[in-house]
Amino acid sequence: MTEVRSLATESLTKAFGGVVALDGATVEFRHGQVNALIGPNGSGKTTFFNCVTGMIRPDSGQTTYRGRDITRKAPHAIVRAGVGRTFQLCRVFPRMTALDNVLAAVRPAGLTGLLRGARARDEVDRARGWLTRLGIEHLADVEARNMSWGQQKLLELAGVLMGDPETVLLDEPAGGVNPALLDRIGTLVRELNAEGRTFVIVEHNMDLVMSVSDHIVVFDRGRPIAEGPPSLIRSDERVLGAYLGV
Ligand SMILES: Nc1ncnc2c1ncn2[C@@H]1O[C@H](COP(=O)(O)OP(=O)(O)OP(=O)(O)O)[C@@H](O)[C@H]1O
Repeated sequence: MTEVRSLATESLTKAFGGVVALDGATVEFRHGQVNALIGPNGSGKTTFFNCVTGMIRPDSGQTTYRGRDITRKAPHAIVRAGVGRTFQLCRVFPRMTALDNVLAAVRPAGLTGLLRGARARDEVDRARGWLTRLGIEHLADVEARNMSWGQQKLLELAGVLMGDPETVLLDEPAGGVNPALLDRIGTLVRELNAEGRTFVIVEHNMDLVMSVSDHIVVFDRGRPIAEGPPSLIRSDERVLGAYLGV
């Protein structure tokens, strides 16, 4: 039987002063699928991403990736283990071109212009390939700060994909993005998933979540309250209650 376990947590807890952001969250995402993590504002989704990617330390609990403990690992070690991520507030280098941004994802920024030879050429080709795949190849020589918000989000994703992660965590990919780009992101997620990449997507846009996800986990107050396929989640009373307060 194939391994279906992807990123998973056991009793993950994190408090900021008196605010309990994660309250013993036990979650299991599925390998090879498009997973979504949804929930009302402040329900702990970003804190969850930050804990499982090593950006912040949980107070207690455990994180595993495909059965391997990654709880106390540094962010770069978690990336090496196969988990890449984007950020809600989009992290790109504003004064670097799109192409250099993608290259910087796999080599130190200071070396970008210095490296020569076949490997560098190969990397440039791959970087251009990702820009093309994301539909922003025409912006290769444009500085990131001169690109639209949506284009910057695609650029950030190109950088993450340049690291060839087996699993991609997307933090609000639709936030502030126009409908045309939104369609592109949805299509891309499905295509990349069909090629074998696992996704975990934190997102408020329910159209996107419902159209791309195989498996949805719903958070409320720092822990999961429901999980299942879109058809089930859409009509789950606990979910409606958490969102609508009914
Ligand atoms: N660095 C921090 N310091 C203090 N409180 C924090 C910090 N980060 C998050 N919190 C609090 O923890 C709780 C969970 O926040 P978090 O950002 O994880 O939720 P979220 O589900 O991602 O929300 P949103 O959907 O609005 O992005 C909130 O009450 C938030 O105010």
